[in-house]
Amino acid sequence: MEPFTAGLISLEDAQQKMLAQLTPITDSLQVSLFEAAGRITAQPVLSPLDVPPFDNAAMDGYAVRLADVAPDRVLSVAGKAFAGGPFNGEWPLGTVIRIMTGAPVPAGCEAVVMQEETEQRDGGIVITAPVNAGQHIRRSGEDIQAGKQVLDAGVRLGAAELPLLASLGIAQVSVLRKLRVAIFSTGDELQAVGQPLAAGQIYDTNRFTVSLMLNRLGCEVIDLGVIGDDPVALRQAFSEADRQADVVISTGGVSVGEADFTKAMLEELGAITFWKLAIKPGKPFAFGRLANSWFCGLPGNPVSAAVTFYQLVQPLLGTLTGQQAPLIPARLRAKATQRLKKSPGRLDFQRGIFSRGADGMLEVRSTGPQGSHVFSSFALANCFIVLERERGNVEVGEWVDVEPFNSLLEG
Ligand SMILES: Nc1nc2c(c(=O)[nH]1)N[C@H]1C(S)=C(S)[C@@H](COP(=O)(O)OP(=O)(O)OC[C@H]3O[C@@H](n4cnc5c(N)ncnc54)[C@H](O)[C@@H]3O)O[C@H]1N2
Ligand code: MOO
Repeated sequence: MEPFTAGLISLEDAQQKMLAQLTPITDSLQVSLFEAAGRITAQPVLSPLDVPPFDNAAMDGYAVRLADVAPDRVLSVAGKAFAGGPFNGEWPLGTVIRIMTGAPVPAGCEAVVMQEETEQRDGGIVITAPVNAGQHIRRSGEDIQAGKQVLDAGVRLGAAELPLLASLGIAQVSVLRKLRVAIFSTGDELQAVGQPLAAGQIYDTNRFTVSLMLNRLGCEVIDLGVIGDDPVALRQAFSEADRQADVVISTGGVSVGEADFTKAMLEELGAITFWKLAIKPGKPFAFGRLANSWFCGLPGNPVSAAVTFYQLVQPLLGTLTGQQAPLIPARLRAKATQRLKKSPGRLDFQRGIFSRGADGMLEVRSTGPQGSHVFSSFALANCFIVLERERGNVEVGEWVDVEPFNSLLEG
């Protein structure tokens, strides 16, 4: 008999096959900077200004002409320049201008001398340190020149990007429309949170996980609720979802049981690209195309649904919105401080806790039981421990790959 992992496709092949089919959306709209957090730029953003817009002082001190600088020479102070209050008067030779950080340097100024390198003497000041041409002057356009591209298209706007646009006086930005993602959970056993459980029922965790992650990724979520294990109801849900969304995500019913209809629905109403990956958890993940939308069938086990969303749906949504940031999470090496159980055959995403050890190197330990129904493992973890497909058990002190959680799984 063939091992039950034969014929499973690797995660890398699945990601490649999936991403190669996608074309990013292009519909865009203008939004104010105050509504732009989490949105994705539709076009490159160019600077309308030089930054800084004028030569200005980097220190509190004195604006000087180099010819006036000499040891022990007393220079009188001919005026003051403040940020927002430039010095526009006459600047006689042999004098200095008192200047504050951010103030425009007066015409003719060749250097700014910081206050700490001067002494007050005989009603004027004496410079006590050597002065270099241009010191402590921030030049106009030194950071950004007018017309320069400051952001690419496909950039998610957050706390690193929006203040930059604010500093350039950009009040409106062109962003992509939100992706519309329809979601439903499948299973006769599922009950909505807030309702009492009848015998044999469990709470629907996956719709909560998926909608939370979609919200974090800036998608518009169309929540179609829980659909029972009934082909008629499922066919209707698939069609309704496909009519409304760019991407349809279901959870459950994607394996081989007698109430697992997801794959058959995808084949009936669209076309399947792949099904069954060599990953643990998440093996029965299915991907394909419906009439108008892309379809992802996530496995029902809650850990499997979260892992496949993270590893496959996240890069899919990134590609559909033309994002440039790395879509496949980066990995680091860490030393296992515990034995980790692993059977060869599937790439394993165990949940772990990594930290810096006494020797300064990264180390990692397990969160405990790793079943695909043990969702509490996520709450304890800060990373995936990624164990290669053909690897067996990991012994204490062996090196392993870890993937620190990104903002999808952080609090
Ligand atoms: N004979 C085989 N059986 C199974 C295989 C296999 O290869 N051969 N694969 C196993 C693996 S691996 C997984 S993962 C599961 C996935 O199965 P399904 O996608 O069909 O999911 P269900 O059977 O509907 O449910 C599995 C499990 O998860 C619970 N569940 C489902 N939806 C939710 C939800 N929204 N919230 C919380 N929990 C949910 C469900 O009650 C089941 O306990 O199949 C294995 N079987
Ligand atoms: O792949 Mo399943 O997700 O191992 O439990």
